[in-house]
Amino acid sequence: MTTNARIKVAVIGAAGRMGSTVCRAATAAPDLELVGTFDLGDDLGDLAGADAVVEFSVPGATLANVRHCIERGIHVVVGTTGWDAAKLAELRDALTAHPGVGVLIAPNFAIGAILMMRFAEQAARFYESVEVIELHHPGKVDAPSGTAARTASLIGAAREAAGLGAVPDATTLDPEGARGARVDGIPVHAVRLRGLVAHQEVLFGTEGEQLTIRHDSFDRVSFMPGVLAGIRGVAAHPGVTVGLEHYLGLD
Ligand SMILES: NC(=O)c1ccc[n+]([C@@H]2O[C@H](COP(=O)([O-])OP(=O)(O)OC[C@H]3O[C@@H](n4cnc5c(N)ncnc54)[C@H](O)[C@@H]3O)[C@@H](O)[C@H]2O)c1
Ligand SMILES: O=C(O)C1=N[C@H](C(=O)O)CCC1
Repeated sequence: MTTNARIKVAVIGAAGRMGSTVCRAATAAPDLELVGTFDLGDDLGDLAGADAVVEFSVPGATLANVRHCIERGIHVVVGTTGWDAAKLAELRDALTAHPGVGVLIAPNFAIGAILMMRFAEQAARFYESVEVIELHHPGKVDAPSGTAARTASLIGAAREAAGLGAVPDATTLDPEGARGARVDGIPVHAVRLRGLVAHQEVLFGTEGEQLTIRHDSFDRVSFMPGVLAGIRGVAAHPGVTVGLEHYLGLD
């Protein structure tokens, strides 16, 4: 009988809320071996012989950390937010010298959040009005959330493809910004509240009806099946993949 070798995993941001949860999940998974843990100030070196690295740090550090991995031919599963078009372009550029390396950028690893984004994209063309409300713990440093930005961008693209114009909004006086941010033309509102983990509502409205799509992560364990699926799948997906849905047959 042959036994498959375990996937060697290292975690960057290992002391954080997500990184520490990933370390516990990787240690408990029979097909994974946690070989290295790194946090702010640590020398990443050759990342302890890892086959794949999981990266949950801060938006300002993630690109440099990912580059460090791919320059050593190591696949990377990235949960850190803040990946705009310019950063993704830099990443794709860095990967041209390492075409066999896989990098997964996942704005949200929770299966329900991935489905919420997909359902919102599908609903978008049927509704004149839409707003995204994301709600998170007050320790979160970035707003809007990566999930909200991605949701708004998917909705914006679906509306454009359907020939819908701007969302209706008569506001002309809003000195304090009470109408929220706009991401690809979609209003996005961020709430920070003690006791929350990660939550989002997408509100759709048209004449005489409303559709609300809501997802709640009550615990960071909700992200772990997706992170483990990312670790198991990343070597088979060379190049940059944005969104875990592409590993789950939801293309
Ligand atoms: N994709 C998802 O499903 C998902 C889920 C939760 C959180 N997130 C994102 O993951 C990121 C981390 O969230 P968190 O709640 O764990 O934050 P956190 O603040 O608890 O943890 C971040 C960790 O990164 C460390 N760090 C900072 N700079 C670093 C550097 N240069 N190199 C290595 N480590 C460094 C910090 O010391 C800290 O331990 C955020 O961007 C958050 O939005 C994504
Ligand atoms: O807790 C966080 O921070 C989260 N960040 C991601 C985001 O910005 O969308 C995913 C949800 C949790």
